[in-house]
Amino acid sequence: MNSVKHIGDVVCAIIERNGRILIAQRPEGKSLPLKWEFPGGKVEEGECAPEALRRELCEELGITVAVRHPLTPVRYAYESFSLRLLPFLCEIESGEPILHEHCALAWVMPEMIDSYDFPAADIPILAEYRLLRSGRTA
Ligand SMILES: Nc1nc2c([nH]c(=O)n2[C@H]2C[C@H](O)[C@@H](COP(=O)(O)OP(=O)(O)OP(=O)(O)O)O2)c(=O)[nH]1
Repeated sequence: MNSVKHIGDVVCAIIERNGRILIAQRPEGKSLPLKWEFPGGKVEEGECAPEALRRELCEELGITVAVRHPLTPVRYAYESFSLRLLPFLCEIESGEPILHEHCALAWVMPEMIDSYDFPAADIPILAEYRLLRSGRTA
């Protein structure tokens, strides 16, 4: 039997500003080192997903966000753990992102996002985001 540890729900934010999306690079010492991700983190007990996302973005980047549209949750099993990733479109309400926990931040053009090395769990999210955008610009 495959008994990888399930880490539960992880929330992540797709933040757009001036036509670009904010992505962050994971530090070397944590899981999925140096992968680029949408900022966020684990939902703690007693929290709802938007609440967890606002807390994580405040801790990680020093910003407050309005949590808007949810995208489709993704379940994924890596070799050593599994998770459910809950993405949300968000908007910065206040603050300018600063590095607290990541090793780099980048504001990228949506059409460039596929050139960054994202964790496998994010691949369906990138695809859904691409579809949403194409609907917006059609
Ligand atoms: N934030 C975020 N995490 C992601 C994404 N894709 C993906 O597989 N993950 C994984 C990486 C981590 O293993 C897990 C999030 O856990 P974490 O360790 O970064 O979160 P945390 O800040 O709550 O953790 P901790 O250091 O307090 O334990 O989800 C993504 O797009 N964004």
